[in-house]
Amino acid sequence: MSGAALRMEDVAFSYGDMAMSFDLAVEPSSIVAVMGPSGSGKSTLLNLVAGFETPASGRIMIDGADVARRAPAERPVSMIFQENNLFAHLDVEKNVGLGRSPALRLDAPDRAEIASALARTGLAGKEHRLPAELSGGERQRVALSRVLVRDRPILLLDEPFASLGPALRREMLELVRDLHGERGMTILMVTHHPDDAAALADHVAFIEQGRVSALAPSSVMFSRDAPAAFSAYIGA
Ligand SMILES: Nc1ncnc2c1ncn2[C@@H]1O[C@H](COP(=O)(O)OP(=O)(O)OP(=O)(O)O)[C@@H](O)[C@H]1O
Repeated sequence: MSGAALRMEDVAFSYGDMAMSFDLAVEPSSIVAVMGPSGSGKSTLLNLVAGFETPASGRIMIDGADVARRAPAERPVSMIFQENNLFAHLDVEKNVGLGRSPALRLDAPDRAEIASALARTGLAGKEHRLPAELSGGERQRVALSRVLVRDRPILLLDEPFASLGPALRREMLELVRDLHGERGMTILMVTHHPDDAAALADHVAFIEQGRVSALAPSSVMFSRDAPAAFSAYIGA
């Protein structure tokens, strides 16, 4: 895996009278924190990239190809949500295996890949547990293991650690940072925590009222030179 470039060009989408239009350019292998007020469109932006929503117009370019009208499975993208990433009736190994084969037809190399992903995320020995038999942090480790075996160049994280306590959240962010160091995938991460963004992201995209109102290096966004609206939003 390595990172892909992502460009959203005039990507229009509405929910009722909430009209959104996104423009965004992300360098390959960078980590972008997607921040902004509740209801500003952060999850919608990620859903458009993943293909869970289809824009009315505009282009979503991934490594130069427009994917805006492709089905989610045909996009070079993985996404992790705050919860419900796993199938409750499938054990850990099968939940991860879905990243390899949606029909769970797994050959020996697939099984070796799954075992190695589970070892990497600290889940060795828990292969046959059901999601209900895991902690919240372990369930997100399963989701990260599936990302590893899926091996897509763009990873979308929609507040995946928001319901975990502070220490565990930090530990999970460190795991993401390490996996990024090993694989180099391009990451867009929605977060409400400035500390998480400053620790992990090289850029911050600030979303306001259905638009990317600012995109700048974290070093700028968390300095006196940040746009005033962003500083006000984070309370700086
Ligand atoms: N399925 C839906 N049907 C109708 N409106 C929706 C739907 N999902 C979101 N919206 C509306 O679209 C706008 C953007 O929502 P979105 O979830 O993208 O915001 P967000 O920035 O991720 O918010 P939060 O930080 O609260 O998760 C909001 O006004 C929301 O009410």
